Amino acid sequence: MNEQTVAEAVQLGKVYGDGDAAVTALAGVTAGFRRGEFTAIMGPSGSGKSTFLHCLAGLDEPTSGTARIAGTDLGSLDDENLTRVRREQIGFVFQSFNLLPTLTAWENIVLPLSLSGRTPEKSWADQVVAAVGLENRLGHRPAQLSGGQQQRVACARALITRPEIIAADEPTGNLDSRSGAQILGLFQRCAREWQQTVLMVTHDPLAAGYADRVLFLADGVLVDEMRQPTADQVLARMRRFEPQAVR
Ligand SMILES: Nc1ncnc2c1ncn2[C@@H]1O[C@H](COP(=O)(O)OP(=O)(O)OP(=O)(O)O)[C@@H](O)[C@H]1O
Repeated sequence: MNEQTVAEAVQLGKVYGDGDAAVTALAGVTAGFRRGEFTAIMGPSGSGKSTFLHCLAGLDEPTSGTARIAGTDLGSLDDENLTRVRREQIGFVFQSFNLLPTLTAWENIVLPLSLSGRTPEKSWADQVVAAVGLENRLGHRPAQLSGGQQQRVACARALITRPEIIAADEPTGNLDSRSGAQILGLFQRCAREWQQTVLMVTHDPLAAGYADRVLFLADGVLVDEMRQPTADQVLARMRRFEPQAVR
């Protein structure tokens, strides 16, 4: 692993279930992710994208191979240390926002810190809130916010601990294109300005066009990679996988 590699998968494999019911979701994926790099993970439905992200980021346990975060083999950690790596080194963003409905936007944002008894560092918290454009919404509860605003709260919550890695699973899947573009622009800023490593699962070639690099999975294996992608190039590549599904 070179010193710029922040996350690394080596022959990462995952089989769900056993016997006749066994499903091979990942069949040995090897890939490294550098500091400050924004990578989109694409592929047809069921190709293993979410499984890959979840195994690499310690949300799911691989059945073979190795996931390393900042040089640490996640398989060598007990539950407590794995939780610490997830909480301190990775910021998660999901398609469904996952905000706590009884807390205000601000309380949701600082929750990862409150859970470990810490208080936000003011200058960083101010930067994060400004970056997501929520200065005037901090006292609102999720039900009082639009979907795009809720996802920006979720992004701020992911950023508040200043993690080295942002792991996002279909972050724009429930958003209109304008709200989606705000999230994708924020991820570019995370990578370029704050040197975070952004890993994003997406179905959307337009979203992948914001990334520095795209990995293509099919049937649980890495089948292609593209650097400095454009949405059109990604779309053309996806059409080769699923000509009917991508228009
Ligand atoms: N908990 C589970 N139990 C059994 N099989 C699972 C489980 N999670 C995923 N799978 C299977 O593993 C394969 C890969 O799933 P995964 O969700 O990683 O794919 P994906 O590329 O993210 O799909 P999508 O784009 O539809 O979200 C699929 O065949 C899926 O049905």
